[in-house]
Amino acid sequence: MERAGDAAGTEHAPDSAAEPVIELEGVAKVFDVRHRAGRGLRRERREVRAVDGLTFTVPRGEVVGYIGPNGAGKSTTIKMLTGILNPSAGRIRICGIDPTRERTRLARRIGVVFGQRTTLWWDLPLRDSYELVRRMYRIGTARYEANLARCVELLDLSALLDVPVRQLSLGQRMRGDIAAALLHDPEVLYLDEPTIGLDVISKSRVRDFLRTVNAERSTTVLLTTHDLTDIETLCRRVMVIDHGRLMYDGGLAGLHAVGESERTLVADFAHELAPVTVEGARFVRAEGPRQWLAFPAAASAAPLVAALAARYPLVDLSVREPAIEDVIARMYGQPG
Ligand SMILES: Nc1ncnc2c1ncn2[C@@H]1O[C@H](COP(=O)(O)OP(=O)(O)OP(=O)(O)O)[C@@H](O)[C@H]1O
Repeated sequence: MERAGDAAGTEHAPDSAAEPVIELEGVAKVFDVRHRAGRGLRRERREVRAVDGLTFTVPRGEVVGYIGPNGAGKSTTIKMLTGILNPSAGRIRICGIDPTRERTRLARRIGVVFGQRTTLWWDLPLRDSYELVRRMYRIGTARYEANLARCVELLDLSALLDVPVRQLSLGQRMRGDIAAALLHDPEVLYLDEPTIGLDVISKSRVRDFLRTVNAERSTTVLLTTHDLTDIETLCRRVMVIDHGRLMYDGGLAGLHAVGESERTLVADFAHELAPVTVEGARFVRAEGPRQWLAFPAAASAAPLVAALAARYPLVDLSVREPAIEDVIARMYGQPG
């Protein structure tokens, strides 16, 4: 396995004493795809190696970002970790359980949220969907009520419980889905793009909730996302996968360092100014009183902000994260 992280020195030090909850050894998934060859009726077989020899472990309580370009093999990995797909080769254990052989037993220990699809019943109010989840998992009444109350409180669901799922906005539905995945107290949570398409407020509510759940219950989380802020706010460790292989396993700062990626400071001044100069950042462009400055993503924005505020009539500012695609492209030495 190539470990781009080794080049920069990974900042993530796996806690070898912690019990591994997710274990993969040499896992591969090959799809047999048939497609029409030429103009005739002849069909050719082609192999797609969606996952190609993955080996890693995740200890209990860790929140790991699992990122990569489109078609990298992220969803295929998650499907194998839930037992929906069987690996073509290798060994998987989740909480010591083989997902292929004991999918039903595993279902009690894991929760899954696919951002693009809902697991809720479209025509039923949220409350009734949760009741069905309770029966499916045979959750005891006291535990169910306590978990539901906690989710309702933290995800602000009380006004939504009697609304049919099809009438919920995307952000409301996502909060509803996340609660449904947690009612049975899973030890492991797989989240596939949980913030996709959500507005800023819904995203931050989902992130706060996941942080709280992880802190309170030591839930192990594997998070697939295209939003770097999800990783930044939730994950100490990030794995990059491409063409089904693990390309990086380490901290986000290490990933930024490998790719020399940059964040952008967007500064609004009281009036139009000549390009400002501040140590540690480079001027990118200006538009009226607004200027864009780039600085290394692994560096802190605080000293730059302090220097700008001391020297210029600063009115407002925000920091923009690089796109995950850009960070990964730079990691491979391509321009972002
Ligand atoms: N059922 C299938 N049959 C054939 N090929 C498949 C199947 N599922 C996935 N693939 C292929 O496997 C590769 C990995 O797909 P996968 O959906 O795991 O990627 P991903 O990293 O989740 O991408 P995205 O970010 O776009 O969701 C792709 O080339 C995809 O076309």
